[in-house]
Amino acid sequence: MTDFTQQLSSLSIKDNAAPQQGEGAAPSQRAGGYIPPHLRNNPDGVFGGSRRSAAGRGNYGGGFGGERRSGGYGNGGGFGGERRRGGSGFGGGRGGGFGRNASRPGVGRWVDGKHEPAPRNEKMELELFGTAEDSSFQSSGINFDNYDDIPVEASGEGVPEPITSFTAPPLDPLLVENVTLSRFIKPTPVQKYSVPIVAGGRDLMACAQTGSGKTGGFLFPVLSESYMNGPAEVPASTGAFSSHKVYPTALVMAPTRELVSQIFDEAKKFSYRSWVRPAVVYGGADIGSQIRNLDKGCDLLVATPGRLKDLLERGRVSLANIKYLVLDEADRMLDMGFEPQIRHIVQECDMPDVENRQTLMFSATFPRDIQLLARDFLREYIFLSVGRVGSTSENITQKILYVEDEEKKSVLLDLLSAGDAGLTIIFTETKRMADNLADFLYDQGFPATAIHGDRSQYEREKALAAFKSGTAPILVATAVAARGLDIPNVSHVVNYDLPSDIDDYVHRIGRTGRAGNVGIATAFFNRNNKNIAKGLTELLSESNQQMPDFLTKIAREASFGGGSRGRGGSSRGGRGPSRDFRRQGGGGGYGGSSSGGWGSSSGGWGSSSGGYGGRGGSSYGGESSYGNPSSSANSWW
Ligand SMILES: Nc1ncnc2c1ncn2[C@@H]1O[C@H](COP(=O)(O)OP(=O)(O)OP(=O)(O)O)[C@@H](O)[C@H]1O
Repeated sequence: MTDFTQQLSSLSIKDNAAPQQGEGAAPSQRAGGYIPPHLRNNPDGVFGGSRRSAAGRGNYGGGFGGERRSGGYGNGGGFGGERRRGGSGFGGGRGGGFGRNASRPGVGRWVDGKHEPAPRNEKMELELFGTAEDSSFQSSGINFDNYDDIPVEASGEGVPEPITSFTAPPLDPLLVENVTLSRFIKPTPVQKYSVPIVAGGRDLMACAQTGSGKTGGFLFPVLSESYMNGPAEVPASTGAFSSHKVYPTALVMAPTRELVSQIFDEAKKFSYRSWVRPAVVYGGADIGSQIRNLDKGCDLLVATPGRLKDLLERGRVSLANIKYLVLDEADRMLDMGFEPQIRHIVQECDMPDVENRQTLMFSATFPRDIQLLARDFLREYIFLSVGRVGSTSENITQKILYVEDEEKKSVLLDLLSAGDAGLTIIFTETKRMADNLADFLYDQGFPATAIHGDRSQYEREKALAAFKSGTAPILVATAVAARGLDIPNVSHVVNYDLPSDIDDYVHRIGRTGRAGNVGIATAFFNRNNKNIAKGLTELLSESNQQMPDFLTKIAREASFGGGSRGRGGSSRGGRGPSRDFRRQGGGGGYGGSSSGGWGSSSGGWGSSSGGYGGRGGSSYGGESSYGNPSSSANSWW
């Protein structure tokens, strides 16, 4: 990694002088005179083997052919296999449903008000938890202990003391066993706080750096509490006739199918041997097989909003029993594209109201306007920020290079040639560019594949599988891969095109440097990106990164009216000293002290959607094929 950083700094890229308006890059890079190092001794000018058509890209090297075509990642209802219909009831209401699982490996029961975990199963444990030597399972890195030094701020009334270790009590013993099987030694900061907050019946808005264990932050307390308290009874009016309807206790919503699949996989680990059966639904996949899997049992449902809405309309899912509602990537979930769908699911279906459920929101970024909107879904919540809101981990070394658009390909080849053995994700702004660049890299002999919203589910699965396995160690992606994806061994993220929103940048680079591992993030910056310059300078300085002179200069120009800041700077209140907006005097006159009561957040805000012109009243449209909102705002995914 150090070598690579050194090689990067020796590249002849103009990263320390501020080019003037209209000035190009260094002379050596102009007018096609530039020859990337990996081609310099290559008389053919082509690196690697023969050129192949773009069609070959999707199946590079043949190494990842033959994937199962159906079911999605880890889809298939996990290991819950029993039908749960016909007079089922738990704890007296549905007890039969769980009793039937006695013989299923890894599936426990809730009987007569008691949890009966299933016996251990060696084969399943190997499948779910792998071995310490298996690099396809993320292991914590050398800087994991540094998480303890990150300042944590918890605001709201009656914040409980954090836990310091994974012990039972306060956690359920089965959850602790599963955490131990995952080789987690101690909780990350967000986990330390979320466990007692959820156990105390409180709502939570949690903001913690990418890769710092937010998934466990909601799964651990929700599962642990569920193991101790069991499921709720099915409402009497529907119980007897609901043979094809599932009544999950917990609902987790996330914006993309890759992310819900990943959360589902994690849920399978931590619910191993318990009565809780996780299930996953997302758009773009056969709804029939998802319904059949739901019929096998669903106590914790992980879903993209569009597909969930569809299933609610078909009467296949009832939210009447929801005790826990989790919005992962909550700022994205309440952002322009998703908010109408979320509002419909949470407020207009049969989910218990905010007083009668617990709502948990997690993200690495929480713009102020989204915090305001989120109040409609939360009750006297605790706001938790691990580090500064929207900050990046110091485990990620950020490098900003000044690169004109026409030089980007050459510089990228240099970077890739100098790279280490890890996996690289390259972000582009458009789907077309993602395809174009993957083709280009492939032709240059770099095994690349692409993922974006126009690729079919099958293609996306294969691309991701090829990337994870290292068959295609370069993934060219749009923002669809920016959030939440947890892929071990990603050592380099390249922002070939910078996003216009600094929060998107934070999520993108967060695909590396996870769980205390280190990583590198390189961004190609030029004057077209000046709207993000100020946000970038703030971010670099607060995470102790090198600050290129050109960036400071362009940020200063942009601040003095040089260009639109759009969502890139701190104009939307997402950055700057933003923490819990309630502590900044924001919202309804209870600013100042964190202990000031703010009463119920519901009501009082009127139509919070009013500020987002165009969203209110928009039709929900059909199911988006990609688990994305149907809003055209995100069609570039
Ligand atoms: N207590 C722990 N000990 C060791 N590793 C952990 C612990 N908690 C989580 N991890 C691992 O850290 C990695 C990152 O966790 P996770 O995906 O939950 O991060 P995140 O905060 O949700 O990131 P993002 O903001 O990108 O969604 C995962 O591989 C997870 O298995």
